[in-house]
Amino acid sequence: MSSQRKKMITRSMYLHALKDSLIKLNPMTMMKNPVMFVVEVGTFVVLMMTIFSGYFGTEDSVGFNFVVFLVLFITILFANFAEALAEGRGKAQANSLKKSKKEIIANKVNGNGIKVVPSTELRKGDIVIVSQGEMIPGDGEVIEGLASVDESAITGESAPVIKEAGGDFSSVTGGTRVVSDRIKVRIMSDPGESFIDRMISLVEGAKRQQTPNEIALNTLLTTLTLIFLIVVVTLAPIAKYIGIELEIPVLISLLVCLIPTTIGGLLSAIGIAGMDRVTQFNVLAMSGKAVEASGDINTMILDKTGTITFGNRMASELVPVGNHSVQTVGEWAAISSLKDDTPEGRSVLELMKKEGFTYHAEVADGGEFIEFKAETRMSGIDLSDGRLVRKGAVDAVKTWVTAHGGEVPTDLDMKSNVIASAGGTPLAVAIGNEIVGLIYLKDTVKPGMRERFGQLRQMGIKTIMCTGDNPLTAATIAREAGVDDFIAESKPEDKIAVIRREQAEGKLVAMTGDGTNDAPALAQADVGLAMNSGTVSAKEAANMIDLDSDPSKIIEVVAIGKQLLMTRGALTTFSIANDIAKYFAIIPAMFMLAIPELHALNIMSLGSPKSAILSALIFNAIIIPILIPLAMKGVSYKPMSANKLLSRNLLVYGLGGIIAPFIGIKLIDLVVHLWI
Ligand SMILES: Nc1ncnc2c1ncn2[C@@H]1O[C@H](COP(=O)(O)OP(=O)(O)OP(=O)(O)O)[C@@H](O)[C@H]1O
Ligand SMILES: [K+]
Ligand SMILES: [Mg+2]
Repeated sequence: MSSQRKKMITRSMYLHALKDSLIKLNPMTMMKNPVMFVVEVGTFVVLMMTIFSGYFGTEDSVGFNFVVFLVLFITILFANFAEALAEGRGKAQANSLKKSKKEIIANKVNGNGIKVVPSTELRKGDIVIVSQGEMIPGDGEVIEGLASVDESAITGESAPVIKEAGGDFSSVTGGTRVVSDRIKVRIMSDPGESFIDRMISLVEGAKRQQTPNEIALNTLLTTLTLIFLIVVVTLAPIAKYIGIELEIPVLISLLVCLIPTTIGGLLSAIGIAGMDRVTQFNVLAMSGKAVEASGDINTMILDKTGTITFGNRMASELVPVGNHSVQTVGEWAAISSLKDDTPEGRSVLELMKKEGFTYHAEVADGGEFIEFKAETRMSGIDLSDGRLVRKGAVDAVKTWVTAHGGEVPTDLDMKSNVIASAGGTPLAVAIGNEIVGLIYLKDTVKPGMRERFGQLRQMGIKTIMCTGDNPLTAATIAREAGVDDFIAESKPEDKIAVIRREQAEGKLVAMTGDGTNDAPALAQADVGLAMNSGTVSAKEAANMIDLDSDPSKIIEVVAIGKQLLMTRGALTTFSIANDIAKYFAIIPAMFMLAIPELHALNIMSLGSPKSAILSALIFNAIIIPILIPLAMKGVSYKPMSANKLLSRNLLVYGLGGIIAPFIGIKLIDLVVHLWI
């Protein structure tokens, strides 16, 4: 975890927030928040009645009205301050990102030569060469070579990461630095659309839109506000009819106390802070909707290699089948891997070197290389003499050999099962229509997986491992890691099919992935978390990117999402419960103001009707800043069932919301009454 991102709120953030809360007073801005807009209109009316008291005939209450105006005005400022403070951290982070986004000099491949150009001139498709010590001039994919890259500018993590051509670790980000070796990079983004650009606009909240949940809640709050507006407006003529004269500032005070100002003032801060918590966790969420969706996830799809296992599947042994020799397996395993740029392919050649195996690389001269594809699950070469060499998933190679008129060696299944039941991946090697042996690809389950999946189960989330690997390997790894279910031999379209199937049952699905073959599924999932180390297409398809490339982090993202939804629910409950309680404080006071004989109504034995009204109004205002820390930090969350959570929250925030105003208003009244 980066320390850079964990910065707390600084003093300058408070000052900025203070300034922003004044700027946000602009009625055009306020209108987006109907509850607080009503308060602003009310504040303006009271101000007018204070200044032009002669015109309104309110000379007698100028002092009281002025105080009402002040409290109302401060209420709006508090709400604006909450939002501005929540936005502050993102803004500060955006500024530091902007600073790191300097002009970079690029070595662009131009025909046979190299042309030095500024990074701003690079376009999608350009090829650049980046050597040790140089900054990578734009987002792209390594197409040649291997280098270690310092990505601290974006991840805050100083340990360099390896980037290499082919496979799932090929994407690089503009603004990061090559610390060793040299790579050829194909640029994948046009100026202004880079990852850092996207990051800036994200943390700045420039693209922040209300989520469907927020819109629904806002509609509810607006409806409540309208209802209370009608109630209060009709109250005046009714009261007048029975001979009670209610002053407009008193009616406005009543209205502001009744409408849900607490949640209205904190709603957007809760949303922004939720997204911010995800960012502090080094996960970039493309939308607030994605964060909320993660709070409601029912099913989680994970791939095996690199997510549940470490993913550096290395060839570790050659196993001959039939009457073939290890030498023959090595020969064809090597030749089929000469141009296989995947980590698996390269590891075959490394094994040859390590074990001192020799092979005839010249056999491959003039041949046509067949790249590894997730669809075929094979790679290899068509030799110039017409012979075909393949290596790949055992079942895929079996089918291929049979289709070419060959037979499957009798000891193949037994030997591949031995590898698979140890959790390894067997690759079959074939020349012509004959299978000569197996390559044993070793991989290990990451530590702590079992506990993490256990936590998910407690949250009520089902985990499904989807892998292109064979059923036996899949079963072994699934058992070791403790996932609920697994699907083996899955092609990219199978991953989508699983997601769609779950979604059709009304479930929300999360998926983590890093490969190009994961991209369609990442796009289909409700929450798609791509690894920053992954391919560009995976990152583009996903709605979240983990800068630390730790797929198991989806668990924390889910917790943050749940916390966001819970915080919003808790504060809404609290706000509405509060308003009900305030009703009992202010209504008796209003009538006592008009008919002093009604002092029996003074159940809270408040000092005077006016001090009662003011105390309720003051309580209504200060509850907003009191709750800002909770809105920003979120209510505490422990994995437990949804029902248990709901009843606990109703008790704490519902009951608490009813009791708090009685105590708060009484205490404030003790002070206010001294002056009034
Ligand atoms: N370079 C390669 N050449 C030939 N076959 C390969 C190569 N790499 C992988 N395979 C085979 O193809 C299968 C699918 O590989 P792939 O990396 O697409 O799996 P996946 O769908 O990403 O699943 P996971 O990452 O969970 O294992 C592997 O299980 C392996 O049998
Ligand atoms: K209120
Ligand atoms: Mg994979």
